[in-house]
Amino acid sequence: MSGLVLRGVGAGYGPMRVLEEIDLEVAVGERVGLVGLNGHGKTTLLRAVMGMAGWCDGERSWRGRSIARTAPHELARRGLILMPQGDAVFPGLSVRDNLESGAYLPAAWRRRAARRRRVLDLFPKLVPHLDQPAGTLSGGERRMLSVGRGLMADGELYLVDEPSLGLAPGIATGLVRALMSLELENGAMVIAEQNRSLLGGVDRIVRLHAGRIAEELPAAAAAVAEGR
Ligand SMILES: Nc1ncnc2c1ncn2[C@@H]1O[C@H](COP(=O)(O)OP(=O)(O)OP(=O)(O)O)[C@@H](O)[C@H]1O
Repeated sequence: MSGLVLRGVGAGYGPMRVLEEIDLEVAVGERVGLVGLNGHGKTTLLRAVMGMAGWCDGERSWRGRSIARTAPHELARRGLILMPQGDAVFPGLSVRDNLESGAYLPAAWRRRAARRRRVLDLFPKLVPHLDQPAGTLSGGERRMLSVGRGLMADGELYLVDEPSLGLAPGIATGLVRALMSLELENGAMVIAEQNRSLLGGVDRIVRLHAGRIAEELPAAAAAVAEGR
């Protein structure tokens, strides 16, 4: 089944064009790694899928329905989840409440206990901290919480932006491994990551260069091409 389809997508901010003529398909069930140097447009591409770049044009669809003119909050309702760079957590709320805030749609809210168990299976380090304010967590734990909060939504398409950024290598590896082990069911995942060696679990790697897709590589390229 067709999943995410981008055809001739361009995007930018004000007068600046960042992405040009992006053609990309991500099938249902597929996990795609998005690599490229700083500033070459990875974040902008994830935002463009959600209609959250400054502007974007071209055709975008998810599971056969156009999403080009759909508001970001409506896309979130349809299960398109953007997990932004950094730590999207509420520091004054407990870890438990942060997780629950991710289950903001009625269906996810009804199943929040089961969803929380699933997230805590992926990130068991959060369990002892459930009643603690998120602001007291370490950097690695905050990132786990931020990603875990994204997973509390009833997601189908997960757009994950540089989950390893700023984390110690061992922690980053564990976090990305958890994302790779997530059951996608009817969904898909695009994971932007500068550190290609972390992307061993993806199905395919797409490299962005200067706002264009420079090459598509099999996942095996992850292990050998670090730092390119
Ligand atoms: N909100 C914004 N307003 C104006 N320019 C922006 C904005 N966000 C990004 N840019 C610019 O767009 C270009 C692409 O940035 P983008 O964040 O998409 O790259 P990236 O590959 O994700 O890099 P990084 O890993 O640093 O986030 C850069 O030149 C950046 O300065």
